[in-house]
Amino acid sequence: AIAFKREPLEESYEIGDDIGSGHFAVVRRALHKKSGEAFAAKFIRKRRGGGRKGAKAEDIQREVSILRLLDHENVIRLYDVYETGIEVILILELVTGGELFDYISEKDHLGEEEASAFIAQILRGVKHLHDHNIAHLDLKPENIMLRNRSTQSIKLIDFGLAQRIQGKEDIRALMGTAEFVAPEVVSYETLSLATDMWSVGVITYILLSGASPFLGDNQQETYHNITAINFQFDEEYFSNTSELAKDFIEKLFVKMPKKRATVDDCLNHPWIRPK
Ligand SMILES: Cc1ccc2c(c1)c1c3c(c(C)cc1n2CCCN)C(=O)NC3=O
Repeated sequence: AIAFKREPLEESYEIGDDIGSGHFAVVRRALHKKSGEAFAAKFIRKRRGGGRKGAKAEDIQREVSILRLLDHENVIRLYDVYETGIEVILILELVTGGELFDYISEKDHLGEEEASAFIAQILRGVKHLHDHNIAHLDLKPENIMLRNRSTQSIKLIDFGLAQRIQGKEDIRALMGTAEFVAPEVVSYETLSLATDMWSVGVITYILLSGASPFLGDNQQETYHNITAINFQFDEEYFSNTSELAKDFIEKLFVKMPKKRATVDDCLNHPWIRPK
């Protein structure tokens, strides 16, 4: 196991206001006293005794070891890790541009140029993960943050569900968020790097239309739409979307994970290739 700093966090950082929360975690702004630099501090509650609240030590170790492995401009950086009796605190790179989710909501949907530029950034981040045999398994607009408002540079965050895909062990049933998960998640089959690629398809569809391709009136209906690959390019939203963009999405909404486009296929797709 990796040892985490036991000295009091408050000696080195001034903890600021809450900026968000995830499963068993709260994220707060943190100011490094010596350098004056701002960070994001993710406080993860440790599971105590036989309780159910809090994250298991092995899950926290996994998230830390995965983050320590990664080093890419489109992936959030981990700088330090502290530990107290009740929680583990990750000192992470702070991104101030907000969630891609909010950016889309404000604009309803994006033009193809802008959508393609965002997807290219997301693909470069995902390629870094996949080149290290890491699957994020929870890719969705809330976990894609803008570095800052001006550029379209993004950072993938929240590796709480990420897994090393080493082939032998069978990873199943890590439930991400219903409308973004691939058929193999819904039907409890082996997850892989291809599971992330399905989610990239969902994100692309949403960026271009503002609509969610498989979302039903309830979770059951959403799951059925996913396993039945029941989606269409509504003329209402896609009337002036290029065939190339639709082809890009169709190559990701493929049921068989092995037949789905890989991150390299996507980076070489004409809709993405540098114009
Ligand atoms: C300015 C701002 C606002 C909200 C933030 C963040 C930053 C943020 C950050 C991170 C995480 C895991 C969650 C975060 N959240 C929570 C919402 C993310 N879905 C992170 O790792 N760095 C951040 O800046």
